[in-house]
Amino acid sequence: VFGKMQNFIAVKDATTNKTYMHTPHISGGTTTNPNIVGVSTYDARRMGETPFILLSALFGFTGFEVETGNSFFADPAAVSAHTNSMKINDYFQKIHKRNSLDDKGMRLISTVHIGSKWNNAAWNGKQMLYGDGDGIILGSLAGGLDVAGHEMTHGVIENTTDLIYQDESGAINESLADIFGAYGEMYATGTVDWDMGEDIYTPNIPGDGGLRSLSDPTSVRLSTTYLPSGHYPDHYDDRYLGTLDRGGVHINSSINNKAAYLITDGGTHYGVTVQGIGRTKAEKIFYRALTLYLTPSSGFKDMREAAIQASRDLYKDRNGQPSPETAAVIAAYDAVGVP
Ligand SMILES: CCC(=O)Oc1c(C)cccc1C(=O)O
Ligand SMILES: [Ca+2]
Ligand SMILES: [Zn+2]
Repeated sequence: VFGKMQNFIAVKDATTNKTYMHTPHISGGTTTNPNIVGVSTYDARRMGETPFILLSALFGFTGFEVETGNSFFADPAAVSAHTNSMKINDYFQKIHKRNSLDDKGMRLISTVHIGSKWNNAAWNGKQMLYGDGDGIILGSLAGGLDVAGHEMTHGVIENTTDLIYQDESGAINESLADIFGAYGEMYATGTVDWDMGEDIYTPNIPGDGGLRSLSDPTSVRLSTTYLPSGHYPDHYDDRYLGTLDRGGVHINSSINNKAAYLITDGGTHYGVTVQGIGRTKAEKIFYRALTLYLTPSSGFKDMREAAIQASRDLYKDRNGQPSPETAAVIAAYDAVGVP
């Protein structure tokens, strides 16, 4: 053990003789059989994202060894990535009884300082990756708890329905990553927050929201990454039908995000009123829909049907009438124009 801060330890892995930041995190499970999920964080030392992703895919490369002594622990990006992955893991363990991203207790691996001014975070099929941001549009992305939730949900999706990352199924993939990123953050912080990435978005401009808004998608301009102009859509009739962004996966996700917001908090949208049912019910409906009813090619209509079926399973109809929970799901998808 090279150093100890809070419950972080840097360990020398006897087999690989590598040192990295590792925590045997006890989370969920039962008193007699706690789930111990390994959490490990590495430093890419600004290696480019392309070579990193290639080396990761070819050789399982995870980054460079952690600095021994205290310098590593002083690295806010590393500490944030590490603690955020534990918090989101706790959310899936406690709320959804899921033992890590694969439900088999897989190690949670993060690598920070990927690339140079990289305004991205990603799930590369094996682990979470975080850029440092350019300091203007984005700050260090590891600083966003909802960002970690988003990336880790990509891991959950890949280990469950594995929604095809293109067009409508890709938008549902992206939306569920935002939805569970938001739910996970709200669970961990205990505060209501429907913005994505607000903690890392435009670090020099306080209070200007995040990359996306689930409560009011159209309040956020589409960044130049996707379209030169316009706002995120909040109705199916306004969906993006072009080829940018793999068919708008980060654009049309906002339509389903709005539905999730309405189901949770309620509201009137394009004249349709939804009675919210709260996060603790809404998150169960979406998790059941994801793990039981969606398929890799599921689009918006399938998402609507999956959420209604999941709700019917959890909150039974009464004398032929939908429960308030199912009524909220139906009204929310009507409100965003998903038939
Ligand atoms: C909220 C997390 C997020 O959106 O991460 C991405 C960023 C910042 C850029 C490009 C792709 C992603 C992603 O994970 O989809
Ligand atoms: Ca947030
Ligand atoms: Zn994503």
